[in-house]
Amino acid sequence: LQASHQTVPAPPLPQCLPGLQCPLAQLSPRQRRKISRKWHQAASAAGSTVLSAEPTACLLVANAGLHNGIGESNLVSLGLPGLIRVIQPAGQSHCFLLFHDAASAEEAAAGLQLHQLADSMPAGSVLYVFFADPELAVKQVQSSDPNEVATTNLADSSALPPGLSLTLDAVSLAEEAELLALVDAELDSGDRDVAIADGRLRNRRVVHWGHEFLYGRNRLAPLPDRPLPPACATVADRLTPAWLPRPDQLTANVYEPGGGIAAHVDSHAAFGDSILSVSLGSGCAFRLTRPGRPTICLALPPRSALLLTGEARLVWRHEIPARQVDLVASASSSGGCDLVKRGRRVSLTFRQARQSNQPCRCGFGDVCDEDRGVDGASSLSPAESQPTQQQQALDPASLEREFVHSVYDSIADHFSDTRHSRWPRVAAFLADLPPGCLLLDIGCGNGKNMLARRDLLAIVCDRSVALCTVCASRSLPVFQADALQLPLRNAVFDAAVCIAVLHHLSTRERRLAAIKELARVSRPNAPILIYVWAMEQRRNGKASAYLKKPEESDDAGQRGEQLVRDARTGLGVHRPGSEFKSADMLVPWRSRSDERLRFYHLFVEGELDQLCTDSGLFQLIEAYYDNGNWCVRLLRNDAPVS
Ligand SMILES: O=C(O)CCC(=O)C(=O)O
Ligand SMILES: [Fe+2]
Repeated sequence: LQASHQTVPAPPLPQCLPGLQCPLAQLSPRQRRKISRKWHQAASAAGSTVLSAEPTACLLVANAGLHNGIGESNLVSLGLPGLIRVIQPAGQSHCFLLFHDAASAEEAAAGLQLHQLADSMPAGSVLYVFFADPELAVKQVQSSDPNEVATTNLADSSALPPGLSLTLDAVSLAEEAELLALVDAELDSGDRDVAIADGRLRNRRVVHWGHEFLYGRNRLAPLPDRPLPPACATVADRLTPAWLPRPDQLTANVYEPGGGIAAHVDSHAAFGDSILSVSLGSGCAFRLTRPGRPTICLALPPRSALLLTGEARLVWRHEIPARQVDLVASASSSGGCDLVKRGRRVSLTFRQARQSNQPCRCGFGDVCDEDRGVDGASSLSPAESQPTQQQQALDPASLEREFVHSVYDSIADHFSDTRHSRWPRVAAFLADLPPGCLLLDIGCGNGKNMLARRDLLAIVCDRSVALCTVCASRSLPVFQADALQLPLRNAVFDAAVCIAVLHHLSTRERRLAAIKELARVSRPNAPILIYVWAMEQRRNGKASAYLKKPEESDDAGQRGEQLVRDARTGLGVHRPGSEFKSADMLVPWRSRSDERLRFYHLFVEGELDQLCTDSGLFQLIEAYYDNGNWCVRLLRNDAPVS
């Protein structure tokens, strides 16, 4: 198997660990077991060669990653002498601390090993510290996405969109309080329906003055009785003294914590060439994107004012990622970042209504809606139509990275705890395989399917490193791999299963590519079993187990409401336990403390069989419905994979 380089063997645990006053052998067996488990987890998450048995100037600190909510300032506040850099790989539960020399690292470790960061860590959780290779640690952060770290430092203006500027402390605390009270009074006022609940966007409400912006139609409707409130006009006069015409349209966007706005360019047809957005209450990360240019991620602190003119306004898309916590570059010099929890944010966006005798002539054809007409209303209901003001921001690979891979990596332990029982017909398929058969499980999750038949030569893989770690802890031969690119030779396996995987791929091409990849590594005549989630969760009058799950209590607010859309992707967010209404959805995974959205493509009857048949690589033995899933049993034929 060529996969051997991808397996997850951990380096041997060294006999002495940094910061431990006693040799490892003198710790209690429980402590030794815990340290050993952490060592293996860290080795598999960071790469098995990162850990070092010898002292180095670099520490890997487990349980102190961004994923655990530990920011740079939590670590810097400990006053670690000799610390030069903090490296926090995205979404991981470890970080690296780089020191001047190994002695400083060892000294710092004495304070960190098995200690609890007061207030920042849950009870019972402690830090585990290991030496790491500094060069490999630095490479880790380089391969993660630095754009996700928001910054107010616009010093490197060469990468910034022309026409963008950010003013900090643009309004005083007293003004902020006055403006917030003004917006809240509007939201509370019962006399006029100014607070428009925008059905497409989660946790975002809007109030308009001067002109109402009709979302989905890209049209302004004058509000002659609602000029800009004097307190707002005063702020606008101060911050936009040179605007001509004067800002005559104001939208207050009210975001509950975690809310955002999908990537879009403000309508050229409706609005003039300058936009001013003042942040009140809480800050947020603000992304600017343009194809072929590096993404810019700004931190908009409360009371700051963002001005977008020229290219920054006309061509670059802007977006507020919908999430609870932003990564914000720390003010210190050690290169790390902090986690900043979002609160309720109100933005005041000042714009100019475009005069009909001065149409936009920007010439940026792909983003300008001037010639498309301002009233190009779609016949779809708002929940079904893609808002014209917003455009899809995520390509399929990024969608899967954010809404599948990173979710499984962070929910792995909870997910694994809820996955025990083997589905009877999967178990029956496995029971039929002859002993000694070389079997591949693609997307094995916690490996539950492979535990029953230890007489098979079962090899399991998953895209999620964290789930691979669970399998490794169950002594399953596991490697981390992407179903679209298996690091395996052609025609190796006697049998294969792929359970609940293909529905996480976001285009038909990618689902077909995964099926071809499965065929490529299977030998002719290999039996294959595939399960995917079905759109139809009810069959012959019987509801699936998923539909029968008890309703989650916090859903009450959504009941009877139109489909809720995720602002970032434009995809519908599924109400757990309800029927599926569209093929591509985000489905919440809920734990006591968190909600994560996973992308699903729900298959309709016949779709999976068709996909397999279209590949030309299998003989279809049986297609069936099993408790909310569509399933196929196949035999690999001997056609080569193109
Ligand atoms: O909330 C913000 O700062 C941005 C709002 C926005 O982009 C819009 O209303 O078009
Ligand atoms: Fe906007």
